[in-house]
Amino acid sequence: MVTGVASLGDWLGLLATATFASAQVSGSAAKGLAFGSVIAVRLLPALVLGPVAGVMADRFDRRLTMVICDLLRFVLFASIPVVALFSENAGITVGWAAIATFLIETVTLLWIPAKEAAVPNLIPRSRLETANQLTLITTYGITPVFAGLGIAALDRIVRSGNTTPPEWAEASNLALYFNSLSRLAMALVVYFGIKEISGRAHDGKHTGQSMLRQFLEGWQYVGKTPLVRGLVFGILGAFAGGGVVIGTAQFFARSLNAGDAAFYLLFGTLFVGLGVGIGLGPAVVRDLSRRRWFGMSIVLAGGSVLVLAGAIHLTMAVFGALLVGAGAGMAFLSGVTLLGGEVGDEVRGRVFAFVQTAVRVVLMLAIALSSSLVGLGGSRQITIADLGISISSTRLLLLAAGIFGIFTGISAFRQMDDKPGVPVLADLWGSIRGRPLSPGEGLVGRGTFVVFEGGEGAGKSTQVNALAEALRAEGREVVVTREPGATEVGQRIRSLVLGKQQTGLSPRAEALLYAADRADHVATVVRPALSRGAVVISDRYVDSSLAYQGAGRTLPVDEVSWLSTWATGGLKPDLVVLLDVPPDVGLGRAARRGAADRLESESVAFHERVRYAFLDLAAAEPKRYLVLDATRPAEEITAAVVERVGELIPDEPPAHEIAEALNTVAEADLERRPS
Ligand SMILES: Nc1ncnc2c1ncn2[C@@H]1O[C@H](COP(=O)(O)OP(=O)(O)O)[C@@H](O)[C@H]1O
Ligand SMILES: Cc1cn([C@H]2C[C@H](O)[C@@H](COP(=O)(O)OP(=O)(O)O)O2)c(=O)[nH]c1=O
Repeated sequence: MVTGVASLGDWLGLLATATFASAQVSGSAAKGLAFGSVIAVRLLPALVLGPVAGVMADRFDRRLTMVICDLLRFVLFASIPVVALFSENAGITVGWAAIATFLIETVTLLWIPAKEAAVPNLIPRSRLETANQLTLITTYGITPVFAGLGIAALDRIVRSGNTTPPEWAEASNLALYFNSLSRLAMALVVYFGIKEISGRAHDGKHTGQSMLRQFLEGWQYVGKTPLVRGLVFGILGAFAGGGVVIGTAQFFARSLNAGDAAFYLLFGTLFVGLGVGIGLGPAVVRDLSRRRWFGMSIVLAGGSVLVLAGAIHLTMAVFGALLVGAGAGMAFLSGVTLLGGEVGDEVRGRVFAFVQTAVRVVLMLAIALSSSLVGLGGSRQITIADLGISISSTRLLLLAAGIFGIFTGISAFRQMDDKPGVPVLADLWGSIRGRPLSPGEGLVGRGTFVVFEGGEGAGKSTQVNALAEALRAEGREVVVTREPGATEVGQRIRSLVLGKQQTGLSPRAEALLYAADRADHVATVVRPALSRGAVVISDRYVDSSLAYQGAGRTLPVDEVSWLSTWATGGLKPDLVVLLDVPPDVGLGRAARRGAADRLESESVAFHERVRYAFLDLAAAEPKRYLVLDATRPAEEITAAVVERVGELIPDEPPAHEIAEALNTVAEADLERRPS
């Protein structure tokens, strides 16, 4: 929350200082130059200090670094409007704004790596994408929107009276005061609230190394690791494109014959898009390879800049800006997450410092250059002979940026593609629809599929047989089956995975063998029976793989799940009966039955993990599960199962009952009809 407020302050500050400067001069070229040069000044320190900052963050107490930096920024931000208030000379005002901006940027550069290095240590790895989503949304998605709205609102309030506002209450001044105070708040919270950041600053490893040495090490790492290189290249490309869009937005709005309001609208939309991309992107593309997603997002952003370049009215431009934002947001999220996951702890601090610095340099350079360029050529129009189409330099610049973006995206994609040979669009489409990539096979007929799951000796075989007996007594067709080993191939697989003589089978090979057994089982036994309308009762199914291979062998559960979905063509049971039993009870029962197989002889901890994995699966989808305490007497369990299955199976009334029912309906219909 505090970072959110503080970054809102940052964006207000950037917008305000730049607008402030361009308001001090008149003329399109001069305005462009002023806007551009303030922003350019902000980036100079990055070139000088950036390399040092990452290394410093590894050496000094991170909490104190952050606090001191924020206190400095508190003073500096406030100084800009205060100086303006007391000086009569516009030159001094603009000059101090530039100097203060320079100093603020310097301090920020020291602050960022300290923060970036501290945060991952407070967050578990597996939540990294989600954590990045949250940080990025507050930093780049929501707060700039509030910043834009904030400036507009402040402006409105200040101008609402008929009198001209006092100088200190100008909108951009108020924004700077706000910014200053948000920094003070940040300093206080970090100092008093997050003490644990301090402790992680030193691991004593680098103290003997020179700073230059440490810096070069980080730089070499980026250059030598293809994935990291591709990522950095792509992120920088995306930001260059974004920078051009921001830098030209003011002039672009004018070329649409729309005023300053349109500028803020476009600017706001861009950031809304950023938020949308970061917030919803992962949910849309689901399991798509993050490496591919990264490249595709950049291409999307680049393509959308082309839409902007060709926009003939504001609606089209707003749409383009939204897509530019979404593409850039998704690229940023996937890029940062990939970096976090692929870069080792050792170098992570410096790599992040490198990326942050480079991003700032590229972004601001693009903004500064494009706004100056467009400012110079802004009023010029190139008219293509006889066609009556006029092209402003803004649009040409956008066109170039778009093409550059697409190029960057494609080349990043090529460099880091982890699925060469898989068609891109089919892959994307398959991921959006949800895996498997091959269409799920439809079911004909309306049989009922009941699965029993549970640990060893839970009583699954006992209950499977009892249920089958009860249903057969009602005259239903029942197929009793099991995994592994229901088919001929399955039998051979079963002896491979469960045979005691089979030692050292790797977890992935084991998972694949169970999946192969399942694929054969579903295709040759389960589906045919279901399409006949039979009740199929299976002793174990997909959940066993999730529990034993996933939780037990600690393979990634979503990957095991995907494997099973692929093997079964997406066939899910109508009901899963989970017989829950403490491992010692179940294993005790199984031991009485005879020699233990490969899995039964696993440790108790293994079986504990399996048990809780089953319970978690059931808790996630309570409607599909019936969880029963398997230490209860077998008859009680059977009764509960039979009752639940009874509710599930469609009553299949004999043919003569159907005929009677139809007659009744027909008669009722006749009676109601007026004669
Ligand atoms: N509810 C129960 N209470 C006590 N013993 C049971 C119960 N259900 C089954 N058993 C016994 O436990 C042993 C293992 O049962 P079984 O149905 O083969 O389990 P699973 O197929 O889950 O390994 C068998 O000897 C069986 O008679
Ligand atoms: C179906 C399946 C079973 N298994 C394991 C669980 C069991 O230990 C074993 C199958 O045993 P099972 O046939 O259920 O024997 P029991 O009657 O002893 O319960 O295979 C997996 O690890 N993954 C799977 O996908």
